[in-house]
Parts: sequence; C-alpha cells; structure tokens
Amino acid sequence: MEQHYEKAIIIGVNLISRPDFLYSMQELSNLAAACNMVVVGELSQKVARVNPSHYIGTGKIQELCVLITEKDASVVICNDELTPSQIRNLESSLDCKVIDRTILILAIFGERAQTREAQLQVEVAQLQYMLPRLVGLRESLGRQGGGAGLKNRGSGETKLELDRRKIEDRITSLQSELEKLVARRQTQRKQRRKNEVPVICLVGYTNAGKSSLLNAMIELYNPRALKQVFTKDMLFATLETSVRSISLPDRKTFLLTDTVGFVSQLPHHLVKAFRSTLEEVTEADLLIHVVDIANPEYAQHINVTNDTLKELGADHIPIIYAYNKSDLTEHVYPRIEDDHVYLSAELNRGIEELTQLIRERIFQNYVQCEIIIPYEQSRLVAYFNEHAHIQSTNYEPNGTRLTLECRVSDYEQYRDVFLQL
Ligand SMILES: Nc1nc2c(ncn2[C@@H]2O[C@H](COP(=O)(O)OP(=O)(O)OP(=O)(O)O)[C@@H](O)[C@H]2O)c(=O)[nH]1
Ligand SMILES: [Mg+2]
Repeated sequence: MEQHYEKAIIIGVNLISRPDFLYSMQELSNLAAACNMVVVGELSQKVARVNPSHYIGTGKIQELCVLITEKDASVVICNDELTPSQIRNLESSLDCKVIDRTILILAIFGERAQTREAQLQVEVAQLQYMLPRLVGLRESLGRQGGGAGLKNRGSGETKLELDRRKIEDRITSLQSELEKLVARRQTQRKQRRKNEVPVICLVGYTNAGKSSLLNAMIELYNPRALKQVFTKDMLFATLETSVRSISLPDRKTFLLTDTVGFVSQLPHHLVKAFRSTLEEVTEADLLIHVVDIANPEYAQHINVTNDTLKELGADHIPIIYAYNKSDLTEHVYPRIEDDHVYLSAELNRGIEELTQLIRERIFQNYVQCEIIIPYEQSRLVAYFNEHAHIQSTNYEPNGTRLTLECRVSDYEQYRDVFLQL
C-alpha cells in the first residue's frame, strides 16, 4: 500500500534564553517524519517570550498563511506544547490544522506500543493531554482526513461535559488496570533485590543502539537463550522494558534492562504515565548511557539524556558511557578511556571492553579465597558452584577444598562453617 505523507510546516519560537533551538527544530522535523509527515516549510520567531494567545505574533501569522498556501501544507506543527486556547486561536487564524510537539510524540508512542502496559500508559497520557483541550481540538488527535473546517465548533456545553466525564471514567479504569500490572512488576523487582543480582540499565537518546547493545551482550554471553529484542532504525522502536539475565563466563551474573529512549522535552504526561517503566532506571545499580557517536548532534543527545535522568531522579547512579556506532566514525575502537568505551553493537565489537568496565563498577565486592567445606555441609559446595567462580576443587579427608572468587557477603555469611585450612 502506498504510504500517504501529509505536508507539514514546522514553526518554533526561538526564545533568547534557549541555546538548543536549532537542534530542537531538527528533532521536531525527525519526529514529524516518524509520523508519516513531510516537512515542506519552516518558520521561526526570535522573541523574549511566547505569545500567550497565538504562540507566535500577528506578523508571523500573516507570513505563515502565505507559506501554507504556497507549499500547499495541510498541517502546522509547533515546537512546544501549546495551551488549549493557543491551538484554538491559531487554527482559526490560519484555517489549518495545528498540532504541537506533544501530540506528535504521543502519536508515535501510540503507534509503537506493543504490550498491554505500554498501550495503557500511552492512552492515559493521550487522554490526559486531551481533557483540557476538548473544545477546539478539531482533527488534531485523530489525524485522519484533514481540514474538517469549523463544523464541530460549539456543539454545546452539555455534550462537552458528557465527553469530559466519559474521558475521566476511561482514565480511571485504565489506571486501575495499569496499577495491577505495575504491582506485578514491583514484586518481580523486589524478588530480584532479594537475590542480590545487580541491575544495569541501558539508557540514552532514541535510536542510539540500546536494544542492539543488549542483543550483542546476549549473543556473546548467553547465545543459547535466544531472547533477542526488537531493534530498528526509527525513533522510539522500544517502548517496553525488557530485562535479560547476563551470565559472564566466571558465573558473575547481572540483569540488563533495555528501556524507552529519550528525546528532548518528553511530554510531562508521558513521563508521568511511563513512570512505572522508568522506575527500572531509578532503581538500577549502574547505568550504561548509550550514545550514537556517529550522529553529529551526539553532544545534544547526551545533554537531553542527562537532563531526563535528572528529572527522573536517577542522576545519582554511576554511569558508563558506551560510544556506539564507532564503525561509522574515524574513532579507534574498541577502546576504553576512563569511564567510556568506544564500540559497535552492530559488529559485536567492544562488548568485552564494556564488560570490563561493568566488572570494575559492579563486582568490586568480590574476594579471592581458599576454603574447606565439611562434607556434611555439601549443599554449600553446590551453592558456591552456582554463585561463585570456582578455580579448583579438591576432596580432602574432612571436606571439599575450594579455591574460588565469591561475593564478600557470601564469604562473611558462611565463614563459621568453613574448616581451618
Ligand atoms: N552502523 C551501526 N549501526 C548500529 C549500531 N548499533 C545500532 N545500529 C543501528 O541503529 C538503529 C537503532 O538501533 P536500536 O538498537 O533499535 O536503537 P535504540 O537505542 O534501542 O532505539 P529506541 O528503542 O528507538 O530508543 C538500528 O537500525 C541498528 O541497526 C552500530 O554499532 N553501528
Ligand atoms: Mg530500543
């Protein structure tokens, strides 16, 4: 089937205090493309503050009207989240469909959501966005058909109240379903804590290669598990959290979590709705910040991710930087430099180097020791075989002598049982 592309014009207010404006417009254009729109024109206004009634000033509106006709555009996309009345006023001045950055991101998330949890989260965010905008939210959410004119205006207060009630009821029911799923996930996380398995979370800008890196780790260390995750060259390929257990050759094990990618100005409702998914990040022992080092905007991407981590309250967690897609650059790789490593998830190169950094950060609490376990405690031999790296095993008259590397906590817990060497 032939893909239908809607012609869009992007507009933005370049606040004097905003250094990342050009970048954010570029990002908006990528978001539009992910939503099957083609950007045919662009307009920006440099001012000290956003126009409270129309987002942009009167002069700019005239200019925009000309541009819309000239380019035969059917939608205008604003670079910020607009108030309900700004959208309403702009639409009537332009007589053209107007959407904002938030609707765009919500639409992409809506299209990508696969699991029940992700679908519920997106729908809650969409409804909450919609609630205060019921009046005049013309075609914007169900972006099909285009240009319905003003015919839905003023359909009466009663109808509006009814719609509002319906939406509120729907939000309540979605949220209660969501809470059940969240409770289940929290139980799983508690269980993991109890097992003392360290949790490492992959974070980063969307399309940086987080899912690819998870797959490369699986392929190297647990190839038989066949639990690869979905990767694709598009914004927000991943909306759900996947957790995989990675066992290194010396039996050290950690959980590696892949999660939703970040983008600048992630809508407030969306962050709130995805709170449970993102809790995985805030409770991690270590973060791997995946950066697409081949992208010219990578420094901005790093800032966006770090800002989002701060917003989530996860900026206290230790970070390793994985400079991914090094194969597309001139950088020498694989290579470790301080807390970052140059690698290529696609070519499976640099994964061991990354693992080395992980080991240094996560597995410092290990001791090298030699112990004798009495034969009547042989279940402990089985325990250490499972949870430690055994270097040698010898059977002596009174017990099993093991040379091993194990967690300090395990050593401390059982030291009274061990026999004198
Ligand atoms: N050349 C090259 N391409 C890569 C590398 N790693 C990932 N890619 C490609 O980059 C694209 C995005 O990869 P994903 O792993 O889906 O990225 P992600 O960070 O999980 O993205 P979201 O889930 O959308 O946030 C895919 O087309 C990958 O094939 C790499 O090391 N080199
Ligand atoms: Mg992904």
